[in-house]
Amino acid sequence: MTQQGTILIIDDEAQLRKLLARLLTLEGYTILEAQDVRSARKILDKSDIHVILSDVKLPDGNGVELTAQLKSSHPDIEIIVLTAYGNIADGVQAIKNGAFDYLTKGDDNNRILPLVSKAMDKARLQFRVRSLEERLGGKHDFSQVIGKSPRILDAVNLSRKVAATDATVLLLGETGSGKEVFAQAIHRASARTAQPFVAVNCSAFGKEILESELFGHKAGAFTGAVKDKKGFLEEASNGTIFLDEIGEMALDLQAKLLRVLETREFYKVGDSKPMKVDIRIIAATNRDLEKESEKGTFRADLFYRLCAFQIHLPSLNERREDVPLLAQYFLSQLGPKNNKRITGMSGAFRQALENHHWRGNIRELRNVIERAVILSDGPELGTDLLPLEFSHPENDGPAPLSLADMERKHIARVLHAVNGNKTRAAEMLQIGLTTLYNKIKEYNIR
Ligand SMILES: Nc1ncnc2c1ncn2[C@@H]1O[C@H](COP(=O)(O)OP(=O)(O)OP(=O)(O)O)[C@@H](O)[C@H]1O
Repeated sequence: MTQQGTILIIDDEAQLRKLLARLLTLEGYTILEAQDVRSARKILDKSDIHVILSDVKLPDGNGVELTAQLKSSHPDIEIIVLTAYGNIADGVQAIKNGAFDYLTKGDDNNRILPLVSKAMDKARLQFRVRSLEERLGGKHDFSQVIGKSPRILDAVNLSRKVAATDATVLLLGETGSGKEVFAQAIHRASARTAQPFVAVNCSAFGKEILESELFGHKAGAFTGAVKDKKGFLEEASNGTIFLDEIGEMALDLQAKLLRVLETREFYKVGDSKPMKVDIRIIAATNRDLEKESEKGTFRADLFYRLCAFQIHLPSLNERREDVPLLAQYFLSQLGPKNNKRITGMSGAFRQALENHHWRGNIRELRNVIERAVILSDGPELGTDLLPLEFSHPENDGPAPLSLADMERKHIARVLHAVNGNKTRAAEMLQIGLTTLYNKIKEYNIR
């Protein structure tokens, strides 16, 4: 298989096959040829094919029917059907049967090449996703970190290196930039892979609750503590604990966490004996902990412990070249998940994604694609399926807005006004910090 992928051309007209083969070979694809369904099946048994170009009328079958059969036996292969001039009905039926699209014999190269390239992108992503799912049972590892930009590749390289050690890691990046994906990938690439990975969002709990969730408690430690309870640290024993939003942790809890980092020991709430735990710690934040430790809002000693190995995850705005790749990746996942047969995105849709300022990073992109997939009626995603702010970038879109839109925009403005300080934003909004975090997640606000 070459870098570009492998295409099988099924046509009984040798001359047409040769013509297409020559054209596509020049583009760097590997071409295999079959003159009928029987020989095509033989090739499919032996080779990894990404895209098939198939004639409708074949000596021993029909390309439109073959499409339906192949989409159930080889769902990751994308099929383009070659219809006779003027026979749109065949093309339409082929798409209904799961074809990526159809070409009319006689179409020029300007139509053939972009279409084949789109089908190839889609098929290759599907192959990649499938092989990962098979290998990992759906879990994250580095091959599931989509992106080719130098910045993301740097982050992956660093993470791979540190994964082999037991070092504490601090992941830095904006919300939705993939900190949890990286934490999981580091765990999976480490010697602890068969042991638990426990993720804790430190902002999701009030201070007392976080302490007992993290360290566990003894029966009778406080009202309602009827039984001994294991904490997340104990649950993650021999594995990895991922402490997300560590900047939100209260100062006295930070002191207790520092003790874990230094001695691998902690006290359950209400216990006088320390517990030992063998654990790897990965922490993450979207805040500037160095600044906060200078101001005294984050413990400097804990910061120095954590920052020994920092990995900065680029925001999506810093790696715009990855936007189309990620969009295509989500489309190939979310189309089937939502029972939609969507073959691609219009050029304008793609452009709008590339121009957008992504405050919620990859999470926002994923949600934009999912929304578009759910709303779409046709085979291609167009700009009409994009949310309002795409046409009104500065959040000043005219009415009508739903109540949810208003809430989202208001929260985003307040956050902007306080430079992203969530504690202050929650105060201004007069809501709890946890509620604010839930809303930020729900609305993809950064
Ligand atoms: N490189 C990537 N390739 C593919 N999907 C990704 C990648 N990075 C993140 N995602 C997806 O984006 C979403 C957000 O990722 P994740 O939860 O890891 O971000 P985060 O930085 O931990 O966010 P938060 O700070 O809000 O906790 C998830 O759906 C995740 O699967």
